[in-house]
Amino acid sequence: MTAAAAAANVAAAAAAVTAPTIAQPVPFKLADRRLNHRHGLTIVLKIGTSSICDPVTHLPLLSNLSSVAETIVALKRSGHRVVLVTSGAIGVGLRCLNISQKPKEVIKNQAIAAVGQGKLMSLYDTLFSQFNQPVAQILLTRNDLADRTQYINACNTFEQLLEMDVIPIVNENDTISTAEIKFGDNDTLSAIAAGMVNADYLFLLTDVDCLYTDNPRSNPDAKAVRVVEDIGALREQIKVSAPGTSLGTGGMVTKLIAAELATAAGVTTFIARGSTPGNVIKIVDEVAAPTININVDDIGKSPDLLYTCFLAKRHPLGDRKWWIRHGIHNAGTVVIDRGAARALLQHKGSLFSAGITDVQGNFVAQQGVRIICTYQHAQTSSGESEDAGSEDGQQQQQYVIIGYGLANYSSTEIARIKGHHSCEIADLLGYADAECIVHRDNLARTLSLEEWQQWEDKHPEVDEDDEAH
Ligand SMILES: N[C@@H](CCC(=O)OP(=O)(O)O)C(=O)O
Repeated sequence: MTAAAAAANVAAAAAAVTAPTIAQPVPFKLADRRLNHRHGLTIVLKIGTSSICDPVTHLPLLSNLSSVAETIVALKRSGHRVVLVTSGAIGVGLRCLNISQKPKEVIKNQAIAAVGQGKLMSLYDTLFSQFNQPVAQILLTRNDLADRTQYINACNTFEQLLEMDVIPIVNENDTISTAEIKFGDNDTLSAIAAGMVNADYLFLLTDVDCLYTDNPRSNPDAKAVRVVEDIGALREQIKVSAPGTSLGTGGMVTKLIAAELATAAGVTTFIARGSTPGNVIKIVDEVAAPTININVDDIGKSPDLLYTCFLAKRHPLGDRKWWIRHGIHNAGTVVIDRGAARALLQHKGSLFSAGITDVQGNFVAQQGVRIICTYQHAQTSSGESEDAGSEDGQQQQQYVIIGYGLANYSSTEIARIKGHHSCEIADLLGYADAECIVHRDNLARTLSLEEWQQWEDKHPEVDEDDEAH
């Protein structure tokens, strides 16, 4: 589904619903791997441009940045490990260069970020050095993480820095990031960083207290959402606002995506106000103390302390599958038939060439691909499709995403062997590097078998020959 169609669906759903489903009060236990570490909690804090720079003058919000530093130092003194994901390179760069508005051209923003990033780090270094707290700069692009070895190297560097009591300060490497290799926004980057450090908590600090059922600036009846268990269900029920300032790239849409990503990795995620960073300490106390087992009853106990808590998934994706699903850039799409989709989800096996009907995009072996199943879909009266996505230029052609994986063959090779049995690959290509197109160990499924069955019931197969007559 396109972003515009998604937004339209969310807005339509909001009209019919007054308040979101609040999670059932079931005591929640963090994943075991987190219980075993000998430290306190591992906490990732993401701070957006609106908490760093004045949106008009671009002057740094020094008192706020000082509070962030104080908060992080206090968390560390309580035994927690902290990673800071910060935006602000462009905002600070604009001020240094005396440019009044963020330019539209990517190349100019890359140059401005190159100026601002150094200044931003110097600012953090000055603040943290008041507490004798060493900091480290980590600049990432999606490309850096696409290679498994580099991804693991980056994870190890994070781990080593945390072991050395250093605060890693992370931003996207804007200077070399172009559209294809961008995380896009620092909300997503912070969720990926949280997955990389096996964080317990991710805090997305922003310019509102929490997630609301509607935009609180325009709708006084908007209600605070305190606990979220199912982000998909929540999306159907509330109206999510677009970016709020001229410098930020995020807004609530990207916060929900980040929360989805982080909770899938087992990270409990919070939205809280960035202008009162000290609240992070209160929230950690309210939620985590005296143990790290979250009890939903503890959330929202203090009525004055507003925040939204997204509960981590009870069965998070394993590290490798999570990396395949979220860490790597998808260079292309492999279209499979329903039989292959069913087999992938039922038997949890590998993807073979026989079930492939089409390949889209240009990729080489070992790049990431999206695996989809396409279908004909009757349009609703408004012309919107009900779910999944639609292929460009073909309004009726819809797709459902089955999973993500690393391809064993290039797009050109797959185009030649699609629909053929594995034993024919050597004849067709002159060699056979692998029996399957995506090995089961390199495949992260996005649907369960039950979800697939429900989807099939809703979308019975259309006989295209019958349709044509
Ligand atoms: N990497 C960019 C930040 C991009 C971004 O996501 O900004 P924001 O929506 O304010 O978190 C910068 O440092 O200016």
